[in-house]
Amino acid sequence: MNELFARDRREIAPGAVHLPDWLGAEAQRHLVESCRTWAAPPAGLREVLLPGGGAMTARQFCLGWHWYPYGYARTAVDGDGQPVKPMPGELAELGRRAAEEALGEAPAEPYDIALINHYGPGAHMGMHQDRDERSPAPVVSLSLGDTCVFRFGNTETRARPYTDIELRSGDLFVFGGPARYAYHGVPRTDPGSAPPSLGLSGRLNITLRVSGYDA
Ligand SMILES: O=C(O)CCC(=O)C(=O)O
Ligand SMILES: [Fe+2]
Repeated sequence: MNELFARDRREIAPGAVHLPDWLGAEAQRHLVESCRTWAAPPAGLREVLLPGGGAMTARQFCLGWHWYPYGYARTAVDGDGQPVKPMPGELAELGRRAAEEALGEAPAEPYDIALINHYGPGAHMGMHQDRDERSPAPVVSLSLGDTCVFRFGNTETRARPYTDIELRSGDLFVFGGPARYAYHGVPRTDPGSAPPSLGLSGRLNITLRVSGYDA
């Protein structure tokens, strides 16, 4: 890669690790292709309406369990009402391997949720905690396409202290342990910065989670 400085593995906070370039070009292309299939109806890509009346600027779909503000269901209760597609075995395995490589240990329960967000130009995500899962297993985050600024904060407030890092296509970020319930968000993306060979416009983020719910 044409880099002046190598991007090294970095612990952002205890339990929160950034592994740059974790997915190779071929693995990224394969995931983008798969996402195109998974994003189709039923229970496909949708606009997420928030209880306050607004809408999320990133569009989203889910696999395994359907997330809505604020809980999980087996059907797209805030979409077309159809059953959510099953969690693909390859994503469950990717989550397990990511947690193991980032934190040295994979959770006992399988990764059974994938939440996939697409960020077009101007899309962002406000500071929030991922806390609708019953399991405290680490959250695994994979980035594809446009580069973004990812803001990783603290467990107490949406405000400082936080650390801004750049997540690029292929990067892995895992947060578990003492960082599992830290506030985080995406203040901005850099439209047009995706690797041209990926054939993706915008940014895709895949988070893999353990529900802790009975099948
Ligand atoms: O897009 C990202 O990098 C973060 C997504 C996120 O925080 C979420 O889906 O809960
Ligand atoms: Fe999140």
